[in-house]
Amino acid sequence: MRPPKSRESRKQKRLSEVQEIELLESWIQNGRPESGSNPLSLPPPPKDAPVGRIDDGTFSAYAGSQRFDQLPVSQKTKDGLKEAKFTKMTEIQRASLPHSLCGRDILGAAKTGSGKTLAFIIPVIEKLYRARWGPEDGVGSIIISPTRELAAQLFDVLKSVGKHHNVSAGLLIGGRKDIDTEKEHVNDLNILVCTPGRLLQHMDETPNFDCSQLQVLVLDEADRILDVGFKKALNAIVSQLPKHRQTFLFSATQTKSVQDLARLSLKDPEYLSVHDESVTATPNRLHQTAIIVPLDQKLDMLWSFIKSHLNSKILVFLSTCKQVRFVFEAFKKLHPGIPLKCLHGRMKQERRMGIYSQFCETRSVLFSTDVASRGLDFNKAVDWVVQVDCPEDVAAYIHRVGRTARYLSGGKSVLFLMPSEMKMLEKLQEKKIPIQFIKVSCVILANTKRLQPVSGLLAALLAKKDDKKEVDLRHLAHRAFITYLRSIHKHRDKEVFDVMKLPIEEFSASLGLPMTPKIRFLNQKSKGKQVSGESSLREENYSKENLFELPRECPVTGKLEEEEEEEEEVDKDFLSAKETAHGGQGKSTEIADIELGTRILKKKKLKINVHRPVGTRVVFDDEGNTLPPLATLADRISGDGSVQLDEDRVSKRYANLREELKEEDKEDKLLDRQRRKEKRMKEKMKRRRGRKDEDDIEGEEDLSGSDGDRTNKRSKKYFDSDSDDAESKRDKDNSTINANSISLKEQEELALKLLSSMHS
Ligand SMILES: Nc1ncnc2c1ncn2[C@@H]1O[C@H](COP(=O)(O)OP(=O)(O)OP(=O)(O)O)[C@@H](O)[C@H]1O
Repeated sequence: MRPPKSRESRKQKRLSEVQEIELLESWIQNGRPESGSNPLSLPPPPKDAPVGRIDDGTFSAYAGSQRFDQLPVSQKTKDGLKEAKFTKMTEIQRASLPHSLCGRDILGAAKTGSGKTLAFIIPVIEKLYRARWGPEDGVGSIIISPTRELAAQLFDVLKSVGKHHNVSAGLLIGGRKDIDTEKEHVNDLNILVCTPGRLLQHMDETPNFDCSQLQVLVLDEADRILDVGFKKALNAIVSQLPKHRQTFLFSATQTKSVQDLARLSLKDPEYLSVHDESVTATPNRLHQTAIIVPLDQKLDMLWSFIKSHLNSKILVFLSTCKQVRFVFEAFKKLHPGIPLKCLHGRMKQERRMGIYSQFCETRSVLFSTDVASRGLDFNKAVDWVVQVDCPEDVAAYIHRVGRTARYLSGGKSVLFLMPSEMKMLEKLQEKKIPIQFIKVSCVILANTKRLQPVSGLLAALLAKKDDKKEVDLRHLAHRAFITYLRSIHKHRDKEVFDVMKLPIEEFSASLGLPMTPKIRFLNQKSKGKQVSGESSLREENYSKENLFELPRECPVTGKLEEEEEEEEEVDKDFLSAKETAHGGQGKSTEIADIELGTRILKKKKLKINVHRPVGTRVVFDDEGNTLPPLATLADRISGDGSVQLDEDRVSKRYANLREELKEEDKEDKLLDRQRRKEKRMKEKMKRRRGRKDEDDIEGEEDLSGSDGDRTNKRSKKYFDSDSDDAESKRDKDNSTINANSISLKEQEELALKLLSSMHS
């Protein structure tokens, strides 16, 4: 917005703005649609009917209108929309805008690519405009997106539609280096477009960050943000926002959970699901197919597909970032004849944005994790969405295929299903997804008409001597192999995802690996089950000692393998949430080790806590195995597991621990007394001042909060943070120590019990 030239013109502008706002307010109040009604069912106004205030002093109806210029929105917004070539509204816009403009909360659901973004961007801009919000008023609106790329895209739409307005807006997403600069400016921004993590970071770290005047909160991809993966962050965010605000939730797969809505304090939201009656849950112009592809033929099929669609723009979904990297690097070396790109959450943000923009502009193949599955609107239409790995559920499928066939354009998708995943096809069909099951045909392999095996070429690539400067393909293949199997293993939906049904050796060979990598994972339940195919999975008994082996370092990255695995988990922006929700990674999962040679220790398990009480150190025996803490009390542990205790050592240890506890107890009491004293003092001061100062109250809350933390930390001190098992055992251990009166014999029995349980 250009600054006005003179004081007079500024005044003039202000006056006309005030008049416009008054008119808009009256128009909106006058034509409010009935709460609970769907404006789509209203007849459209006659073509040449007057818009706005009519001569007789009434206003034109805006519920039911079909064009943006028939809505009670400011001229600046209308200009922005016109310049961006938005004239006719889509169904979700027609249904929701009349409600949202008059201040109601919205739960909006519509198919992918149907224009939900404008359905919330317009009322956000208008609300602040009508409130005459200016830079000095602080944060007036927050738009939250689950991914950085989507946030950036929403920000672009906001900039283009709101370009004539005088509000300030900022994009706050992770992975950017300029957080300090951001902190300096964030308090001057009126509209924040952000990811949950970055917003929370500002809430926690930016001095005077203030959202107390927030007018509108928007959750795009709401079901995803309300998912368990973002639960903590979102709760923390919402707790810092005023309850009196307008809230919009939009998604193609909307939540209807009352709990979710309660979390956000929605007030009688308008539920506008415009495609509920539609025969299909996906865009009508989307042609969807599924084919059976055994695991070991997926890359052959993908390669053949790419080779026969060299003039298309193709988006390929794989489960993990290591797969994405491997397939991208390997195929790149094989020069398919079309530019290849990859996108995943482990990439640096700048590169991620670069790749995203490049893919918008050029015909190419983009290999991606689910980080690109939601909301992204790749500028020039994507021709094909290829799901090499099965989506985790129906919603994930809908969002993935929704990257093509957007707005009025058409698109095609193909889903590779392994024979063991056929149940997914039923699930999709049950949810109104018109997916056609086909045999590999000319539809998929248009020109070549036959599969071009690629595993031989990959094997040759992997066999090449490592060049230090080049990517270590063998290592990538190895990681791709393991992370894929683990992702299958972690799925709760065993009807579809069953790792025990996979041809492991063939899969390994298909990646070009000379030998089946040795992995460790899996579920005790699977013990004794036959893995289909000539699997080399050798199940070993779960033994505690395995957990204490040193991690192996990756020759390429120099990172511990387990470190890389942990990073991999971080990468899965999308999967992790649901996995956790389904108990995939939870403590309850019965994870044992199938161990195939490379025995890797979870890095966490090796962390040495220097504050650990005496006697709880991890002790290594002569062979480098570690012993559980109580074993240090034993004289000897014989091969059959029977233990002989050194009585002196046992009683000395318990005496020490008793002493320590007493000391800690004294400290606790002292601190508690001190805290109460401080509290009393504060209350006294407050009474004296004769008023309750809010800051004081906060201070007290802080005080008690930090006290709670202190207690937590203190109690943690007793536990071995390395493992939950160890934690609960040590917990028992401590409770035993507290019982001062037990005899040496009892102590001995207890110690023996603990030892044998640790070794079993
Ligand atoms: N009224 C309109 N007129 C013309 N084009 C529009 C209109 N509304 C939206 N579009 C275009 O339609 C495309 C999809 O819009 P948008 O990204 O908002 O879809 P969406 O419903 O949010 O999809 P998703 O569920 O995948 O997030 C965009 O390219 C956008 O510019």
